[in-house]
Amino acid sequence: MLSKSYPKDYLESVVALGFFDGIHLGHQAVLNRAATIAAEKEKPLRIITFYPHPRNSIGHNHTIKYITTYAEKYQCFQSFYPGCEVYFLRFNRQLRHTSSESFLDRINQWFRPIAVITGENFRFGYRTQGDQIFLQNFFKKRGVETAIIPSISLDGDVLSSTMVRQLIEKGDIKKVNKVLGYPFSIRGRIVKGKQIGSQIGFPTANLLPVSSKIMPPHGVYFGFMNWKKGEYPALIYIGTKPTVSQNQRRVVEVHISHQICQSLYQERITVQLQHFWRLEKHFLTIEALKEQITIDQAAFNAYLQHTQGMIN
Ligand SMILES: Cc1cc2nc3c(=O)[nH]c(=O)nc-3n(C[C@H](O)[C@H](O)[C@H](O)COP(=O)(O)O)c2cc1C
Ligand SMILES: Nc1ncnc2c1ncn2[C@@H]1O[C@H](COP(=O)(O)OP(=O)(O)OP(=O)(O)O)[C@@H](O)[C@H]1O
Repeated sequence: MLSKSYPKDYLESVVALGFFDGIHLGHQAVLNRAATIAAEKEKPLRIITFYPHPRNSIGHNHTIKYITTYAEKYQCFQSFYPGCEVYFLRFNRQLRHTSSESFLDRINQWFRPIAVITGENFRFGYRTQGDQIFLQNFFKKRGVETAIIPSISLDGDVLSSTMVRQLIEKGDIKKVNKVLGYPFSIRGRIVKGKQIGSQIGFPTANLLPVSSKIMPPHGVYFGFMNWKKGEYPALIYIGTKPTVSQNQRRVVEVHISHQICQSLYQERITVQLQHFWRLEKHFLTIEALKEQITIDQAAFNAYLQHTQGMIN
């Protein structure tokens, strides 16, 4: 169930709180604990998150790009915790100016938690003054259980959405996927390209990512494409196609060695990035571009053989 506000029923629930952009391994530690308690107590799991990101709301002049768009985040919650309820609280001026006490009061009244789960670094309320001690005291007085999950780290650094964004911008896909615990993905609908791909022997399915989504550096990646229930090895290009286009619009292009490529127009697909291969180049001729893509394809085939060899 997806809701923008609060439940209309008065059922007791188990509540997990946070923004959860990317749903990295630290977030999953919080959510796993919440899901376990919900199952034990036979109560619904309610994930409470916000929109937009608090740092993208009024009064802030920089924009944070999302690792997971709202739709992707919702899908991810549902695939990890089927049947969970997801609430997007609007982070507006009013919420920004809500004191820590009033914020928790609302959570308590609206969601009727019997248990509240957050990470130890979760902060809330006006000027983020509310911390774990405050949260634990507040709920203890009301007979509500709390579970505060210690921060998960990797190589001495605490995992965070900020860390994942920095890694994506650097193109360190391997580490991004390690921190997420699943491959960084882009979801979208296939649009028509210029049909040059078919002429040079590399037809592609083209997807226009939303501008609020964070993207790795323009270039070529190895990975997979998911469509319906199928998963297909995919040679992926992200960029503005400087060789053939003056347009600055960024596209994600997927080349798969399979007939279905032609029948994907208007379909919704997910592209999973596994490995960064090379940066985008501006070629002087389409022939030079074709030669390079042929090399990319050979490298991708070798990569697939190598990774399959490691699995078998
Ligand atoms: C593996 C691969 C690598 C690519 N690398 C580049 C590149 O470095 N520079 C570039 O301008 N376009 C690159 N492209 C994009 C092509 O220009 C594009 O696929 C081609 O023009 C077909 O576009 P269309 O689908 O609109 O017909 C690449 C495409 C693929 C599939
Ligand atoms: N490394 C971590 N280990 C355990 N819990 C975490 C970790 N990071 C975040 N959490 C918890 O997960 C929930 C969602 O985290 P939230 O999205 O608010 O923070 P974040 O991942 O640190 O992002 P940002 O970098 O934008 O601050 C919160 O309850 C938070 O305390």
